[in-house]
Amino acid sequence: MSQYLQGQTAIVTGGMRGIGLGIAQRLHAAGAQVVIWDLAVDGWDAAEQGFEPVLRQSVDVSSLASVEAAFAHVLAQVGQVEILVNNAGINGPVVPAWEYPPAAWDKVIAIDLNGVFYCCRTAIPHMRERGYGRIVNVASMAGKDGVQYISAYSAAKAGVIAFTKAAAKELAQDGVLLNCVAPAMVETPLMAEMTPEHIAASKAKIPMGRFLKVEEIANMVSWIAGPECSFTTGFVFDLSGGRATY
Ligand SMILES: NC(=O)c1ccc[n+]([C@@H]2O[C@H](COP(=O)([O-])OP(=O)(O)OC[C@H]3O[C@@H](n4cnc5c(N)ncnc54)[C@H](O)[C@@H]3O)[C@@H](O)[C@H]2O)c1
Ligand SMILES: CC(C)C1=CC=C(C(=O)O)[C@@H](O)[C@H]1O
Repeated sequence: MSQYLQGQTAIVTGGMRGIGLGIAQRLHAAGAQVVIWDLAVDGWDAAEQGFEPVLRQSVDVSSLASVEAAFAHVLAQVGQVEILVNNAGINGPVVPAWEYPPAAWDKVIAIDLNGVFYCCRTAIPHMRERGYGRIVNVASMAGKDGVQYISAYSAAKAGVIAFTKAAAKELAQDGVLLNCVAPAMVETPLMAEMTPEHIAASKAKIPMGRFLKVEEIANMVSWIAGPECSFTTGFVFDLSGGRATY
């Protein structure tokens, strides 16, 4: 595989499993040294995962202090960061909006939206200083469509999309590009948190008639995170199998 990310450092949040792990593997295959941030980072099996991250750090993206401390450690150990993939996320309860428990709402927003803001807020000054950066935020088709019974998740992902567009404009002349991806459903532990009825309904909305694969997201993210993505910022790259209409 072409080593177009050789010499670059990529932080992937939520990189211990699922989509984040797939993205981390793909960025590594393209030559990047990868830093994994996740709540728990024990039990990494380099033989199984196919590579050894340059760092694995226990980070809670919903805590600004945790993110800032982890980023300072990355700079001290590795020196520079070119790529940030904000992938960590949770679903939360599957309930009607008017019954949504406020504490659960706050937690979903804290991780899925505030977490993206905290990581961007922390990494952007470093990237601006160096005149180069690629930030990829993992949103969801739920953030474009609004999906019933996951209103906090839908709202958080819509917020990620709007935040990406706003910050991208602010950074457009600084060499720091921010984009997001809006995937449809992928078979990961997160999907298993949905009800079988919702999973079936979501699949039925996809004209290609199948779920998205982790490798398909990882391939797209690795291009957006690379130098060939040079004139696109503030964009939402859909991975919807034909579902997206805007
Ligand atoms: N699976 C899907 O169908 C799907 C579709 C569209 C978008 N997404 C998005 O993709 C991303 C990854 O989803 P996934 O399906 O791989 O989920 P997953 O549950 O398999 O993995 C999520 C990872 O994020 C980590 N994480 C959770 N809270 C965290 C926190 N506070 N700080 C740091 N790490 C934290 C988890 O420990 C886990 O390793 C999420 O943002 C999700 O919303 C998923
Ligand atoms: C919660 C998560 C697995 C999820 C819910 C709904 C989706 C959809 O496309 O309707 C998915 O994209 C996914 O983010």
